[in-house]
Amino acid sequence: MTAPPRVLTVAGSDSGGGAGIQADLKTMLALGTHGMSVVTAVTAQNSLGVQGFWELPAEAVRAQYRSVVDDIGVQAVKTGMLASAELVETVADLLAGTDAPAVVDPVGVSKHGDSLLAASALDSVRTKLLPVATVATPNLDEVAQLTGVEVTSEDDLRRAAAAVLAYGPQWVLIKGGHLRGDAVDLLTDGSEEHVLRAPRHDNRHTHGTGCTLASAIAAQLAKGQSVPEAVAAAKEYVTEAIAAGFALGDGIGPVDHGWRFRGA
Ligand SMILES: Nc1ncnc2c1ncn2[C@@H]1O[C@H](COP(=O)(O)OP(=O)(O)OP(=O)(O)O)[C@@H](O)[C@H]1O
Ligand SMILES: Cc1ncc(CO)c(N)n1
Repeated sequence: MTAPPRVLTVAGSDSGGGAGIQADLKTMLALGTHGMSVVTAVTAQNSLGVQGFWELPAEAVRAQYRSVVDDIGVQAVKTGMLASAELVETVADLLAGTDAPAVVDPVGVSKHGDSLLAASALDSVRTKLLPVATVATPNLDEVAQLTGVEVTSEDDLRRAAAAVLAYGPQWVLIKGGHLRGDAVDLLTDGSEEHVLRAPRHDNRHTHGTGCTLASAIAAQLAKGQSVPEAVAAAKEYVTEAIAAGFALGDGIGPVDHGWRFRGA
């Protein structure tokens, strides 16, 4: 039996199973890859919000990463919640020494508005993490936090992309999920531009959309696709996962990572 492509997520645990490490591993399985994880923080989280989180020591993050990369090897890496400046810098150093594409989701705030990144870490994201990204995938709040550019309509997406690219990622995917109308994202490397448009699903159960999209991109890159191909396939996957999102608990339920496995 040949081994499937190997993908690593470096992210926080979501006890509720909809976002973070849990979303990443489910997505990686659904897209036919072998998912592996480096846990950076543990959140107590559910459909109502984030009740608390505890960050792991940098040494524990480094040790998990080395265990995976030095023996098993990775064909793509995805990063999510990194919590602090120290972890952002630790992970940026590890990525710089790894010969695999890196999808950086610069997670700042959860869907409920709970902060998952210290304000003191923003500068490290700008100057250390973004420069080693193959693709950075900020949402509109993260774009505003990192660059000061406020996106209020589709017309602003290009300006936002240029501001993020100035920090050095090869590609940026600006996620317009928080706008009204179609769910429109803009992918660019500064010369090519791809607009990804999907119908907006009127479903409040959207917990984990960003994590799912970024890990789907990483899975597709591990399978050998180009960045534009990987992003297009990932957008299709997340759009269907959102359409199939379901209620759990009393708040915002998760997207359905397993939509492809459900019977008709
Ligand atoms: N209601 C929706 N219908 C269809 N697509 C959506 C909807 N909401 C978001 N998307 C798409 O989902 C993807 C993730 O975008 P979003 O802006 O929600 O990420 P995020 O805010 O980082 O998510 P998270 O809540 O996990 O932090 C994008 O491709 C976006 O266009
Ligand atoms: C652990 C974790 N990572 C990322 C997100 C995205 O909002 C979340 N809610 N929780």
